[in-house]
Amino acid sequence: MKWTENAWKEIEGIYTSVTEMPFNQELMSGTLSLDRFRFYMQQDGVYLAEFSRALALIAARCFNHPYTLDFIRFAERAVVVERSLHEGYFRQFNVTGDAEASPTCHNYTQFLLTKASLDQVEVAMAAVLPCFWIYKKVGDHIYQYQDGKNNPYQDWIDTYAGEEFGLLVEKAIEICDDVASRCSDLQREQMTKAFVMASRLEWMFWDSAYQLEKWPI
Ligand SMILES: Cc1ncc(C[n+]2csc(CCO)c2C)c(N)n1
Repeated sequence: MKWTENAWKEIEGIYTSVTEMPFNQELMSGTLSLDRFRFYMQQDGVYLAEFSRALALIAARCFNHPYTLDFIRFAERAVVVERSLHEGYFRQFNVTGDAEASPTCHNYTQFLLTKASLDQVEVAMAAVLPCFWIYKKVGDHIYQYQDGKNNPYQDWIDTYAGEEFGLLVEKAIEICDDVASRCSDLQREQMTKAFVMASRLEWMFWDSAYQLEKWPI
């Protein structure tokens, strides 16, 4: 069995819970409050700045030149394409930049940067995979079940349900399977652990936006 098939089984419950959480249900129906979406967008801006650095670090640490180029493309997309989605919404909903990271956003980005800089590169690749894969699945899920009428969040949905993003996700999955096939059982276990932790943090990221999470002190 491929590593990614096994890894997905481990997070099946988390993924189902992600699709059922109020943030995504309301995003799908278009009823999500602007406050919550604004909070999400602002935190996602902070997230993307750090996430692209993690991807660039992985690119630099790859042993294989095609993979270096793939991760450079992923990092570029995180900055350029996602930024344009953000900028559109920032203008439309009067979101201002320069937010301070929320506790969950801080937790997630620091986890990814630590994995990308200190762990074996294969483990770092597994840690960033949920960001691609869960977003694709959630995008497709919402696209399939929404009624598609006047949803203010349609651009967000179309970005992640789109074909271009799908190809990127397939590539990220393929790379993880290839590197995992040359790892020891112990290394594969570490990859799975990182994949599961990042998936929990994805869940928490949406939840923290719904709760408009604040630092307790
Ligand atoms: C918390 C959070 N997780 C994942 C994504 C989705 N995403 C952001 S950059 C990128 C890869 C681009 O190469 C993907 C899939 C997001 N926006 N916010």
